[in-house]
Amino acid sequence: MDLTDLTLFQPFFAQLAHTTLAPWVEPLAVAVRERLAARTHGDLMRWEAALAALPDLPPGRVVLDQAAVGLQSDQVLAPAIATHLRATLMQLHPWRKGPFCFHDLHLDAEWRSDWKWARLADAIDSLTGRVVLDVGCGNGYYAWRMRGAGARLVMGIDPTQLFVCQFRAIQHYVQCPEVTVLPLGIEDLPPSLSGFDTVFSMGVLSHRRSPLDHLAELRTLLRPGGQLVLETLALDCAEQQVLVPPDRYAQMRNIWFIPSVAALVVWMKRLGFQQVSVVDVTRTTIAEQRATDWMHFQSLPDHLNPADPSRTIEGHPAPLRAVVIGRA
Ligand SMILES: Nc1ncnc2c1ncn2[C@@H]1O[C@H](C[S@+](CC[C@H]([NH3+])C(=O)[O-])CC(=O)[O-])[C@@H](O)[C@H]1O
Repeated sequence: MDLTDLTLFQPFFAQLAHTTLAPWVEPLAVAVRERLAARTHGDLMRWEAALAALPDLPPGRVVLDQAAVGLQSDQVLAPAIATHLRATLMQLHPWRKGPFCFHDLHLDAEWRSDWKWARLADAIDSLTGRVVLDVGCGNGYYAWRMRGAGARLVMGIDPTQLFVCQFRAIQHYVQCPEVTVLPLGIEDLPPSLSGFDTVFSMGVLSHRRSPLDHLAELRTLLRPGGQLVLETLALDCAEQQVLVPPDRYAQMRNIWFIPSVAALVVWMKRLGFQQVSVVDVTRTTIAEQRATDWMHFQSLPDHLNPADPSRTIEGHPAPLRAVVIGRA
């Protein structure tokens, strides 16, 4: 499988061509081509070799509406196939988002991403029949859940090519042309792109150096009346406050702005979102984010102060995440 081969994305583009977003099919294809021409990761060929080596599996039920996305059945995979599948998927380590399942092989990722989905799924506009954009979608775990919740089409974008390869591994077995992950950052999208029914930005805002511009960009991507689902690191305080960590935050180098929930609401209203509401505020626990067999690196338990887990090891408030929705 060659990620730079645009025919990989054609089945999705063919579906998009039947929507009001049809005028952007060609500009999106050009954006993917230009992004991949400009930079491919040094490990891309190794990841592509892993994708090419994925074993055939017995048929199963495609499951997109339960915690573990993938192929389900009562079958126990033959030991040789299970070993081969595990080793091949491990070539795409670290698996940060999940869980996924391949018959009886369970891929337990660093994050219990299903928990976040459960916190927001019933609070947002129904996705049935909607054309959805997921900005910074990672390996596409949520894109599958959005399709499982009835979305007509889901376009994820993420510039991290490993995550795009992880998506292709799942797509290899799920075979659903209505869902894709394009190897793009938000800055690579055609400037006039607009018309999505729902746009998700989850875990991205605090990585942006210009968070208000990020919110404004998200608004232009929506059709009038479309819904933004914003999930981000936040501070638990009633006043408008913003933490700009002087250095790392929970060991992450690229955290710029962590607003209070109150500040987030004001930012969204100032940028013209209507019916802004906070649907969830939850502290991230070490049960939700932790190292597993599929993610061997350090994780949240290593990034909290052992003497006071309400603080990061740098002394900041420990991670708390808010989900805020609003309409364009
Ligand atoms: N310029 C960019 N444009 C778009 N995406 C970007 C950019 N730069 C980095 N990313 C991507 O943004 C994602 C942030 S993670 C959230 C994943 C998922 N949404 C989740 O909610 O679990 C953070 C977290 O785990 O909280 C990564 O996949 C990056 O590659």
